[in-house]
Amino acid sequence: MASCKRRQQVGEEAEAADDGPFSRCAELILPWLTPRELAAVAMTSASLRRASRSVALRRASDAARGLEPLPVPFLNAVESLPYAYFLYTPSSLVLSPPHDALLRQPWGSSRTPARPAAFPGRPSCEAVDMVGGVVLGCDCERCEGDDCACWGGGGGGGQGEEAEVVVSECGPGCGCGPECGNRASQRGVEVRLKIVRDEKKGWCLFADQAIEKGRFVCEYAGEFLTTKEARVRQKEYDELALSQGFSSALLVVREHLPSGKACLRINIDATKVGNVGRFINHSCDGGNLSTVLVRSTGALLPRLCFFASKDIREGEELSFSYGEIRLRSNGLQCYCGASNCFGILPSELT
Ligand SMILES: C[S@@+](CC[C@H](N)C(=O)[O-])C[C@H]1O[C@@H](n2cnc3c(N)ncnc32)[C@H](O)[C@@H]1O
Repeated sequence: MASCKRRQQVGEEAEAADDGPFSRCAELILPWLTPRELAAVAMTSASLRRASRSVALRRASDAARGLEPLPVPFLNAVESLPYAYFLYTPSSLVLSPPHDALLRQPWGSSRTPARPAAFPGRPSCEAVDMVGGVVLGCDCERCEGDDCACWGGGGGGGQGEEAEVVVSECGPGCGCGPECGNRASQRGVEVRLKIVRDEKKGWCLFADQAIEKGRFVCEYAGEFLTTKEARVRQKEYDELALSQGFSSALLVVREHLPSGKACLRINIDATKVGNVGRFINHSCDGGNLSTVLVRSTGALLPRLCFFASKDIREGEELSFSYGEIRLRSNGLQCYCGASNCFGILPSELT
């Protein structure tokens, strides 16, 4: 008995001695692994089990992995799943061709990530910015004071009673800088949010502070898809939803002409690559967020942004309407809890 204990002690001491270079290597590699790979590695030794658990805890502490001004933690009191796995992008991007297997991003490293400054530069925007062509930007060198033409120029949707559907903001084609007041949606997630697990709806995005009506909450970021690709993926996701309860996040947005006829269809898939917006659930009563298409000067594609459509209390779930309910025999059940709940989630017939 005593010798058995001693052997165990010696083993633990040897592992501890190994912890220097060994744990430094683990620290470099583990954040790049998927949850499945992490679990497999954790089976191999006590040290790696400890290291893997630390990575998982750090992942659960910030879904945005340091790419937003504030961390967005996961909270799960209903089951043991600590976090949802996806690649994070603060703004939508075009990934072509999409080589899923090659896409990796470190997440859960012990090194404190360099949080973006108040204006984080939004690196992924560059992927969709149009260089050249006609640029209708402001000519301001600095946007300060009331004289500046950019101030109050339509940024920040949801102001007033009539929610705007499309707004313009200054962008890469403008002469102004980050301090411009007409870039309300370009500073990342500046309100405290948390992602909470619900038995029926899966992950849900909650306000972790009061948010006043009209304030920018977050973008709906993901991969811009062609309609052809969106149709293929939607079919695949629908099948997975039925067979495995898979939760997808492919949103189709239409930008309408004043005549009401659709003029531009935008497909954003946040299922594999997305941001915190991918955790916002549907509510049949329209929820507390309005969706606004923000066009930034010099950018080819608009961004889909969420603004508070009413005053939101701390601890309230954030939601919006996914769109028109279209009856489908295999439509997913809706658990929004609104008094006018239709019972079935709206789905895009692509
Ligand atoms: C954009 S994701 C929202 C986040 C999602 N709950 C998750 O766990 O990742 C859309 C998916 O969430 C679920 N969902 C959204 N709103 C729901 C609702 N009102 N009732 C039930 N499920 C909902 C559906 O599975 C839907 O396909």
